[in-house]
Amino acid sequence: MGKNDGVLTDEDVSTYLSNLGQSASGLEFVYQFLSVHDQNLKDVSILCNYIYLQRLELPHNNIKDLSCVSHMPDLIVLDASHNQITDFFGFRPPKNLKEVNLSHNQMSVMTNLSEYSSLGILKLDYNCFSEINGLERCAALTHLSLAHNKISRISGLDALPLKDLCLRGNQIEKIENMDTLRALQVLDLSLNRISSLLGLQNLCLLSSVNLESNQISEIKDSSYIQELFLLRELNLLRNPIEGQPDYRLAVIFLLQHLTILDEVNISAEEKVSAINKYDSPMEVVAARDHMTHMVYQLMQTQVIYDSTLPSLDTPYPMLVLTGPQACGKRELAHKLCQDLNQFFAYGACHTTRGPYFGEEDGSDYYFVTEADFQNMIHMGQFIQTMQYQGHWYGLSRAAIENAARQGLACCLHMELEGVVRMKNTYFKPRYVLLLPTDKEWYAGRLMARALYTHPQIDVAVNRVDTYTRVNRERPGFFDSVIPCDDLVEAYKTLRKVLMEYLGEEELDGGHQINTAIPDYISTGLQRKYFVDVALHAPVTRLEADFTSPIATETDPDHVQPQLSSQKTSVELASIHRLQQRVREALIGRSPGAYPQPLNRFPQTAPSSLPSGIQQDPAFLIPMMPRASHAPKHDPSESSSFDDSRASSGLSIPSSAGAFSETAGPTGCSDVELLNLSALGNSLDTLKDHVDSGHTPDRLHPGSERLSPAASVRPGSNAKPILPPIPSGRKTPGSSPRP
Ligand SMILES: Nc1ncnc2c1ncn2[C@@H]1O[C@H](COP(=O)(O)OP(=O)(O)OP(=O)(O)O)[C@@H](O)[C@H]1O
Repeated sequence: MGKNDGVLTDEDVSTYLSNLGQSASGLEFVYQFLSVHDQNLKDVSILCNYIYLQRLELPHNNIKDLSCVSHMPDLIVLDASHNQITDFFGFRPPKNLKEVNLSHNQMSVMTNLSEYSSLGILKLDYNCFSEINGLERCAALTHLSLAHNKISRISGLDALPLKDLCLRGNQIEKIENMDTLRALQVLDLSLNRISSLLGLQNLCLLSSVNLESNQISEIKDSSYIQELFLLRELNLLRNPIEGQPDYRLAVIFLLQHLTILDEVNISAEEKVSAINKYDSPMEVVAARDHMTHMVYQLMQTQVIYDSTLPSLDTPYPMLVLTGPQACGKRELAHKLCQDLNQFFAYGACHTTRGPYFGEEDGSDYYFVTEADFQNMIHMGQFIQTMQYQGHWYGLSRAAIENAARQGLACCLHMELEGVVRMKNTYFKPRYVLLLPTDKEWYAGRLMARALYTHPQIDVAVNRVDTYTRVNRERPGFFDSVIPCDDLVEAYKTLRKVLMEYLGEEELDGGHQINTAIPDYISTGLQRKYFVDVALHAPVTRLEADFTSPIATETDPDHVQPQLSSQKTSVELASIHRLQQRVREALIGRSPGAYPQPLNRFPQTAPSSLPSGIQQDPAFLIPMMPRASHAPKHDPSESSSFDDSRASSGLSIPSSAGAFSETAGPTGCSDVELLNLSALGNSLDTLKDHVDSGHTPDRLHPGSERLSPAASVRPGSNAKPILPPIPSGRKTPGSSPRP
């Protein structure tokens, strides 16, 4: 044994040989492995005779010379770590040498390894290398470790098929010359002097990066590795970046595919918090906004407002026009409030932006300073607020009260985020989306205003897609969608939609309002059903393509099979409810069996509601309910009413619109109407009763028509009169500043 003199002898070798097997040529049986650890060996020249060795392990000795390896052509694995070798690869290359560990030696210069074509794993940690070279032709090298050397620059690795590279504990200041390492998956650059992640951006297969104990200080540096979608593990421990506020959440947000950061698993809660903090979904921001205003409101003296719910099922009526900036919603809101001033008053929001040329305080907005705006928040004066393009916008309760006090519905315009916030409140407005379908036209319109910068225009134009997406993905979010490329057409459509919401019929070119209620009983439900189907059936298609014309007629042949199809339990329940209502009406118990549903206005279907609930008429709340003694419709006009509804295919009901309009003049959902139609003879019998005037609700044609001024106050079925506005739309000065 060479314990004393450090010389390896045949006797020692015979002790440490193992793995008897076939030689590489397959002609002999030989011992393939030799492993001699910790024996203070200095001289292993005896191994020149062991030419069949395939694996040689001589770690933790004092070996300086490894030339014996030149005689082992079949050697595959060599471990000579923890020795005193100074000569880099001082042996002739065994042609199948795949794995070499020469760590913890005293080598300082790397020489050309191009003849080691099979070399796959090379470990050279704890040596004295100051430069990487000689590896250019190592076409099989997948793992290279040069930890704890004196390397100050990454070089000499071009196009190597490396998957795992360790350069830990060197003097590297910059990540460079790595662009061609396209196969790299694991990179250890810890304990260096690196100050930026720049240089990693092209290493698409990276899954783990260790940069512990470097000089990285900027969170924004994470953006360099943001596109590395396979990156799961990142270690930035002991970098100055750790001191940045919310460092961990910020990095988790920027690198959302990470699963381990700084050796700690990233929890789902952390991911959600990060997203909520840095890119809050609209709902989260809306919830926060709502919470803020609720809390501040509750801190004030509680009073009853005109806009407080008149009753549980009759919310104060409001109309919200939404759409991207400058799509025309403000103009349309003003026009509407002038045109239908017996119904609507414009609700001016507060804003911190300065007035544009011609804008008057109180007319379009109340222009306030940032400090005043914040003060209003703290005084609990806002229903909702939002920041848009650096300015605050807020809807004050007083703005709504202004309209409510006059007995008018409040007409507002706001961005999508504002709508999400409104949906958290107990107000139940109708939401009409005004959507530019031609982006070029829309961009031109923005530019023509000469008010916006190019980035602002880009933001606004891009938001068209957001609106379209929300309308497509969240059925029921908007009650109606109206293309607004042509504002004149858009207004006509909007007016029609509103007439439907109001349950009003337009006469005389849309300038008079006929408040008479059509009598669907005498005109026949079947026909109404077809019209309803025509209006609502294409909803799914419309959501995808809102520019397409809507069919206003539905082929009865197509509908009929649906009528006779098997009923579900929901449909049966619906039939039962309808029968019940009709019976009650006939015996005079329920005055609302006909007029009540007629006056029902579809409720904005909150997207969170299950569709079953949305469809159930029991959940539909009127926007502008009438008094139970509201006028009845002249039967002779029913067909024009139907036609008007049918032609309102110009407007594009969103899914909620579908539901809402589905709850048509009879207050029935499509399902109910369908079922009702399917009732066949029994229904006809009931209808005959009604036609013959047996219902207590039936009034004589002509005797019921009211003037607009005599229509019902919106939001209340207790107050029958909607007070007229003497001088048209209110001027800014005429109402107190909220
Ligand atoms: N309280 C609010 N909540 C949410 N959005 C609001 C609110 N008030 C106004 N907005 C919206 O903020 C956006 C910016 O309004 P602003 O009036 O400054 O822009 P504009 O260029 O005049 O566009 P527009 O003609 O659409 O009003 C508009 O889309 C407007 O509808």
